[in-house]
Amino acid sequence: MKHVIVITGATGTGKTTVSTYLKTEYQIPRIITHTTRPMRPGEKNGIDYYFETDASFASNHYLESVTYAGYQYGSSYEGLERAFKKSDLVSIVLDTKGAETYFHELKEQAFILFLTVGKTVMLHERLKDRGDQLEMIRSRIKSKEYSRDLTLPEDLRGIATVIQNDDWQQTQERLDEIVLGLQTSSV
Ligand SMILES: Nc1ncnc2c1ncn2[C@@H]1O[C@H](COP(=O)(O)OP(=O)(O)OP(=O)(O)O)[C@@H](O)[C@H]1O
Ligand SMILES: Nc1nc2c(ncn2[C@@H]2O[C@H](COP(=O)(O)O)[C@@H](O)[C@H]2O)c(=O)[nH]1
Repeated sequence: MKHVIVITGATGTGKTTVSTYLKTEYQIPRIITHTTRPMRPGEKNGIDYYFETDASFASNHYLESVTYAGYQYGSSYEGLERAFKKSDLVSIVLDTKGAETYFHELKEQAFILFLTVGKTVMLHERLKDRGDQLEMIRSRIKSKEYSRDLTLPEDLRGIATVIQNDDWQQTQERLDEIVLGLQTSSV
């Protein structure tokens, strides 16, 4: 069976880092989503996101879309199909609202991975170290989406696999176990 590893959790918990590890280590492609937020230094259109204007964002057809900290984000069926053409195991990085939608739409095809950290103060530090602008960090940390995504939504409890991503070495070991399990279950 084809599976999507849905990587979710609060900003800075390491979702993109996990998705990059899955791609580099296991050739698991990431579904590229769409956003209206400005590019961060080093980001590339079509690689990190499809960067959209409000008008171009509205012209796409989405499986799900959300507003996160004032910007729009959305993922399409076409993106999912494109990734499934490359591999039976793919990943996507979503906020918790998107993760809930994926779980309800894709059912057992969605493997939900919820990332946390031991101390939320670490998130601010990580965003600063990533090079995010201070103003952007402040408005993000004040957003209701930030507070919401710190906690696993009720309907994903007992469903999601939770990783506390404090120690990258330990996280890698958990990811290796998870990928092995998914690869074994799909043969
Ligand atoms: N275990 C870890 N220990 C220390 N730093 C980490 C760890 N995991 C990720 N990071 C770093 O934290 C920063 C944020 O990680 P990342 O961009 O993957 O988070 P994210 O959850 O995708 O954030 P956002 O939702 O804002 O896009 C990056 O600079 C990354 O290198
Ligand atoms: N529900 C969706 N959430 C998405 C999508 N693409 C990204 N995201 C999530 O948005 C926030 C902010 O992302 P950032 O890159 O600006 O830091 C984060 O939680 C992402 O996981 C999407 O298509 N749908």
